[in-house]
Amino acid sequence: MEYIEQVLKSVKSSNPNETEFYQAVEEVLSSINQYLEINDKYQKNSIVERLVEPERQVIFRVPWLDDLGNVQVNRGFRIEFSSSLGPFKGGLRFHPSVNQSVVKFLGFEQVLKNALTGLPLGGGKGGADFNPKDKSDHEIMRFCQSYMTELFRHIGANTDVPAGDIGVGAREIGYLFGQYKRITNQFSGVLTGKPESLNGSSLRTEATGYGVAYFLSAMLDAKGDSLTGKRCLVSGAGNVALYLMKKLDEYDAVILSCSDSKGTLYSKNGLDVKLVMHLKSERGAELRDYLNEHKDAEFTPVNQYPSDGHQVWRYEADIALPCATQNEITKDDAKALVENRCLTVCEGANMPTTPEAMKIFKEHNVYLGPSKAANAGGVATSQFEMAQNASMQKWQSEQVDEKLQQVMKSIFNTISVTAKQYSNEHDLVLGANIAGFERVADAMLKQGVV
Ligand SMILES: NC(=O)C1=CN([C@@H]2O[C@H](COP(=O)(O)OP(=O)(O)OC[C@H]3O[C@@H](n4cnc5c(N)ncnc54)[C@H](O)[C@@H]3O)[C@@H](O)[C@H]2O)C=CC1
Ligand SMILES: O=C(O)CCC(=O)C(=O)O
Repeated sequence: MEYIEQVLKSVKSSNPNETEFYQAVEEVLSSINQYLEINDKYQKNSIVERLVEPERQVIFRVPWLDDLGNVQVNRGFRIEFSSSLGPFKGGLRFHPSVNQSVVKFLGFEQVLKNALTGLPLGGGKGGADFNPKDKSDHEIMRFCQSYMTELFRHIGANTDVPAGDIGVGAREIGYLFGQYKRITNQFSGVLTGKPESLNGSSLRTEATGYGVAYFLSAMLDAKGDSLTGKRCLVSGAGNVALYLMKKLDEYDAVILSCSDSKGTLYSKNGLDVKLVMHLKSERGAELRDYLNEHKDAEFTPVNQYPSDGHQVWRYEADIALPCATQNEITKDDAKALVENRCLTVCEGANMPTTPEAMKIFKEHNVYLGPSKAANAGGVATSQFEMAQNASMQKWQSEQVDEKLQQVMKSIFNTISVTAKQYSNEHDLVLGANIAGFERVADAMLKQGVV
């Protein structure tokens, strides 16, 4: 352990106050520690020390004009973490909470996630502390244009290929793409998650949520079980949560909840997923409006959440699916889930479980599908978009869906085989960390000291 402790100490001192980044690194390094002891070539070549240091970090000013003609200024980021396996690849997040630590944790996780897909993808992440909520369409467009006016010089179809994340969907990607094309005179695959009319892939919008459902289905299948009739708690009501709910509904699971920054919607009889999707797609509509049509449901506003945690995790269920944001499952949430015998968790959001909650899950042998494996369907489908763009082809949605299912099954198989080899096949967290690390580390070794 001494070696890993030294590396962690150095990560902490060279990245002061970056708590999320440190959390992500600590979680991975503690779980691959024994593996590193058996395979000393990684230590001899300082692979871990290199892996935790991004290849390049760009931080830039994003000035833009609001609708009243006032100049606004935000901070933009693009952290190009690792290109060992392919071009840097990962989403952009527009949210007021975005800072260097958040982007770095997301970038670090992305490197290992992309490695697990088995596809030729490096890892990176970016974003801005811009709040898209309450902004007009024109303000969003002007912000995206200003953001790309700096970002364009750092990205390219074979260099770095951003996509969406929280607050960035097809609309924003469309504006970013338009500005990139205008500056560079190139209609290329420099971004993924593009609207289909701009050469986006079919099913990229649905892919992350569908992928989580396919992964969860593989997890249950391995235990001789299935999703039919399973009571599921979902958090979030954005891109990942909505398409996950849609697919779970097709699998005949019962979706008890979803949530957003205003509160939690719950129905003990199961939510009408079509209505939730409809409300979320309508401008101005809120989750609370669901109660107008279904009196048996309840809505708990955010300020009535328990002090350490979220209402969404306090209901009885079989499976918990966090799909909102990082560290949304606290220690008290984990205790409540375990007390309610909710012993399967599958992570749609990136790093949604706090270290304290993770410890409780481990102690109670909770079957946990880690985000870097379970939510990899989005980035895998982004790679399918890159392949379609590079070959000037358009794949049918059935073909994309089949490939997505294959990749999710293959990720599950890879990490459960790895988990079995180094611990037990139930420990998917360990399996994902070792399998992801091994693929990146071996590619790094072959490239010399770079
Ligand atoms: N969009 C994608 O393809 C992928 C997204 N993810 C992850 O999934 C999670 C959700 O992302 P998307 O659905 O794309 O974003 P989104 O912007 O479409 O939806 C985010 C949802 O989470 C809620 N939320 C966000 N921050 C919150 C906070 N601090 N407290 C409470 N609720 C909050 C929002 O109200 C919204 O319902 C994030 O962790 C993201 O990194 C992971 C893989 C791919
Ligand atoms: O599609 C992509 O390139 C990135 C998706 C993403 O940001 C993620 O997997 O967290």
